[in-house]
Amino acid sequence: MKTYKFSDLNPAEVDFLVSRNADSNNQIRASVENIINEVKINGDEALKDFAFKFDGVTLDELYIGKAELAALASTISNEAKQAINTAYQNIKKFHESQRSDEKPVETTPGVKCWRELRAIERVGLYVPGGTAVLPSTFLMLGVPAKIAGCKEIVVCSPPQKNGKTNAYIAYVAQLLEIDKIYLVGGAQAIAAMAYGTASIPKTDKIFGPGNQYVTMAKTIIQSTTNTAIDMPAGPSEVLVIADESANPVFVAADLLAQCEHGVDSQAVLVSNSELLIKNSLLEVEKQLLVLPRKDIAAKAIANSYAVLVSALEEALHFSNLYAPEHLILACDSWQNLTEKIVNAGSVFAGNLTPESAGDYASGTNHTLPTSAYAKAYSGVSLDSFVKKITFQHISESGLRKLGPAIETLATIEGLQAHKNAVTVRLAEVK
Ligand SMILES: NC(=O)c1ccc[n+]([C@@H]2O[C@H](COP(=O)([O-])OP(=O)(O)OC[C@H]3O[C@@H](n4cnc5c(N)ncnc54)[C@H](O)[C@@H]3O)[C@@H](O)[C@H]2O)c1
Ligand SMILES: N[C@H](CO)Cc1c[nH]c[nH+]1
Ligand SMILES: [Zn+2]
Repeated sequence: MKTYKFSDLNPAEVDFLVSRNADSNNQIRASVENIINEVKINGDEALKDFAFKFDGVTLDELYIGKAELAALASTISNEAKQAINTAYQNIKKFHESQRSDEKPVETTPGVKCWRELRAIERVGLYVPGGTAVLPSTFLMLGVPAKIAGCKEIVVCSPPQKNGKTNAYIAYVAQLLEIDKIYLVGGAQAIAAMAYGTASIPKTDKIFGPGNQYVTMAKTIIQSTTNTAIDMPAGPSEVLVIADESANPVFVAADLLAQCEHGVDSQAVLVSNSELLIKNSLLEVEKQLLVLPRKDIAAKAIANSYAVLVSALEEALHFSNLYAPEHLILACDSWQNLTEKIVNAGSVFAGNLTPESAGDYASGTNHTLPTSAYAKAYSGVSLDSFVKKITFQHISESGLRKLGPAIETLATIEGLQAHKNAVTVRLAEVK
């Protein structure tokens, strides 16, 4: 990992550092467009061909049903069940707390406005399973979908080498009372849930993280179909702001945790202490050697860097420009920093708060915006699964009071029919 001194960087160099793996020659876009087209034209057959091509599996059936899910789920250990149950309960508790109750507002006497929530009816959940199978992601998406009351929940996850889904995914399916997992991964899964095939229903909104193919597919279908997406949630990333109170062993572990997700992940360390940077980077080299996924993590570490700043304010300035998916405040005085955070997906405050807590079990959602999309998007929450429909009711006195303003505004805009819709009513109530 290279170290930069913030005061030595010019604005173009800062811009370069905060930019992510752009698909500069549009190679990923081109192959994803091709995959989407194939699924549109050839449906299930294309899905089976891609399962063979990308996952090395021949599939007769594109899904695993209830009985087989139960059989798979029964094979996991009690320890695993308990850990999944703990995560499930905490995620449920946190997402249930996001239910909000808005009261009607009388904007003008006799003019009442309010909003009512409705669950999105058909949702598609993508559970990654390429380099690592992520049952935790299934919890992060399935729990709020259930709380929201979505009627139809379609789940796609890449087939494993045995042509089935993973046993932990099967256990989560049971917890969530979801009876089917479609064995489809990558861009083809996103296309299937956007267009529908003979086996896979078309959905109204697609949720979930994934690699660059999955994320590109979500961005394309968002603008070419009427299926919405949660957000671009691509390769994992973390930015750690650390001062001299931080422990280099913890910092290195946090940097590596996100780097082991994939070769295109990125970790950034920003500190006002040269010594902390030096010790953390030495520790990264040491911890890397014993990681089972060291080849993946080493590539991501090569794509990562450290920045030496003069003060924590400068660290926050850099972090806000970077807009990380995960921001760790490895500082005892983290309370002084939180109000200066403008752009971040999820924040981990204090030296004893590992990012892995949010990945798995604290209760917050780990499906988060990457590639600086945290400047505009929030992570998945209960809100992501509902629509808020506005209502209004106008009484006779309300129409008398508000009507003239509406008539004038319609006149200003030259829209006579709009004005008439009020005028004809006013004539009745006068
Ligand atoms: N931002 C978040 O909230 C978040 C959360 C969890 C995971 N992640 C990220 O999700 C990603 C998971 O990636 P993954 O690869 O392990 O699993 P994945 O499920 O996203 O992708 C696997 C699929 O990619 C497709 N694929 C592989 N090579 C391809 C190629 N050359 N061309 C076209 N398609 C191809 C295959 O269909 C395969 O099934 C990681 O990058 C991880 O960092 C992000
Ligand atoms: N760190 C990932 C989000 O970028 C989520 C995850 C799942 N499992 C482990 N980690
Ligand atoms: Zn993670």
